[in-house]
Amino acid sequence: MPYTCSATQLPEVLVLEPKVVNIDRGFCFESFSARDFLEATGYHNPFVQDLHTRATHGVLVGIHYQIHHPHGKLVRVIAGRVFNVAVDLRKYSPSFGRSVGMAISSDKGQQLWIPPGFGHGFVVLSDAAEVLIKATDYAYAGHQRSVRWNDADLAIAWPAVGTPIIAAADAQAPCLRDAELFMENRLLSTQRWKSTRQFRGQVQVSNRLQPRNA
Ligand SMILES: Cc1cn([C@H]2C[C@H](O)[C@@H](COP(=O)(O)OP(=O)(O)O[C@H]3O[C@@H](C)C(=O)[C@@H](O)[C@H]3O)O2)c(=O)[nH]c1=O
Repeated sequence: MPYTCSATQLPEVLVLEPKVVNIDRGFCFESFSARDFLEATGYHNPFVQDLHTRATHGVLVGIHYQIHHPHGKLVRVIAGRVFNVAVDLRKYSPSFGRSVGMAISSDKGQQLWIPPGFGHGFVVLSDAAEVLIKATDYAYAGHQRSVRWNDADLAIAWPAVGTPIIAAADAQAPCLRDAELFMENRLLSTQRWKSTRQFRGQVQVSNRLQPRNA
């Protein structure tokens, strides 16, 4: 069951919406399909780790990224409502420093695809929320980095949540201009995930990121 796929203002950051089937005992949907993900993004099942995180209202996390082991992340919310932000941290990118934010709720099954080279943050809008993240690399403590969530250069329009609850490491994170960022050669290893005709010949896509309905 293919996702509905739409690009955001940052065209590599995609919103994927699976078809939810309502049945008499509840609902059912394919929350991940390697075939449909390949068709939507051009990446052939790059994921190696799932992260399940729970947080209460006002918890603000990020902007997180991993230097040397850049993550792509497929983010979904399985309980509550969460405002997610993706920030382009590729120094060489035309959209470097630009961000896109989007509230996701558990009810529609929406997922946000944030490719490697972007940072990710979120704030919890509901009383509590649970977020599931499929990641394209493992977490390496020594490589984890954060850019300051309220950096004026990023000018992220966070929704109001009162006083946000922020980990000390995130509160003290460097601003974009002082942060260690992605240089082109550090992302080259991610090319290995790109696929042309690898999915048992069933799906053929271009080797460029290409939203289905772009
Ligand atoms: C990220 C991560 C954390 N942990 C553990 C380490 C620590 O004790 C605890 C909390 O870790 P953190 O403080 O990094 O959790 P958190 O501040 O929620 O960080 C997360 O932020 C969001 C935006 C992401 O995208 C995630 O990848 C991750 O960076 O969970 C793992 O075991 N595996 C993991 O992959």
